[in-house]
Amino acid sequence: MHSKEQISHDEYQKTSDWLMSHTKHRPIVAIICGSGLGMLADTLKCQDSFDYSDIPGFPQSTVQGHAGRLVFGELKGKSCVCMQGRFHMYEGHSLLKTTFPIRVFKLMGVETLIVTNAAGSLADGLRPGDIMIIKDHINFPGLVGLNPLCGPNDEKFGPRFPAMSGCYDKGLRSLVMELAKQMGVSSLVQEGVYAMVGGPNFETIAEAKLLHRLGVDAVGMSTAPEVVVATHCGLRVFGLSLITNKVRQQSQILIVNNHNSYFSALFHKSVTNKECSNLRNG
Ligand SMILES: O=P(O)(O)O[C@@H]1C[C@H](O)[C@@H](CO)O1
Ligand code: HPA
Repeated sequence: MHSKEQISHDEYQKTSDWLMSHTKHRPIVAIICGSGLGMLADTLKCQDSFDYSDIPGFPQSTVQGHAGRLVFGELKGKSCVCMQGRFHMYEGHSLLKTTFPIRVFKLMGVETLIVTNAAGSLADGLRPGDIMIIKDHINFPGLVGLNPLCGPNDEKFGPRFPAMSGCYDKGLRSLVMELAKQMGVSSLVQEGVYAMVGGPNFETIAEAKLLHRLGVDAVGMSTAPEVVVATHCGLRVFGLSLITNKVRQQSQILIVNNHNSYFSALFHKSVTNKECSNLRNG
């Protein structure tokens, strides 16, 4: 089960050095854009962008809706780096490759990681179009030993047995909740528990019922390994799930059959428009 793959500190450092020598930006915040959310990177000012295929050591993104580009720039005056497209275990990447950018960001001087994802809801109050602030996660692959921290530990990054009990920063969670109130969108935003499953298939009815009984509010196929590696190396983490669908817990024909149009419909249009109200009701 355990891979013999190792990535040395030097390899992360080489990628970090290459990036730092190709941009003038010195980001303190890194944002991983989940499915359908890559357009956030397009809003950065004074951009420098790099295709993953041009960055030494970087894995390649294979999922529709993940552009495969690293974008540096300014967001509200803060220097940021955005991943337009992440790496998933189900694409066949090892967990070390999946989380490769996180340690590169650490070496670049990043202090805060913002993770976003698309997720299915198991909670009554979370509807498609809503936003869940991740307060905690259940890392199902991690619980059975599929963890990016398996293998020799590099103390330069962090300890052998890192705590994960406070991995989603409480201060940032409160701040975002407060901002949602100020913006008048607090009815769309709530905190919850995200569970990572391996994918790529969606859940069976029995699996959905199990997740619900375990107290999972939203389920997806990413994020947890990135957060584990980020917490291990001391990054402050904030996470958001954008709810794309209700996970069926009773037999019913599953309407999800086109990953791309599904996410585009939800994110590229306003959550209040007709198409999204159809998704909310669907
Ligand atoms: O990168 P994310 O997690 O947003 O990717 C989406 C959500 C699931 O992980 C997967 C299947 O829908 O794609
Ligand atoms: N299950 C797993 N991953 C997902 C889902 C889902 O229902 N929706 C978006 N990503």
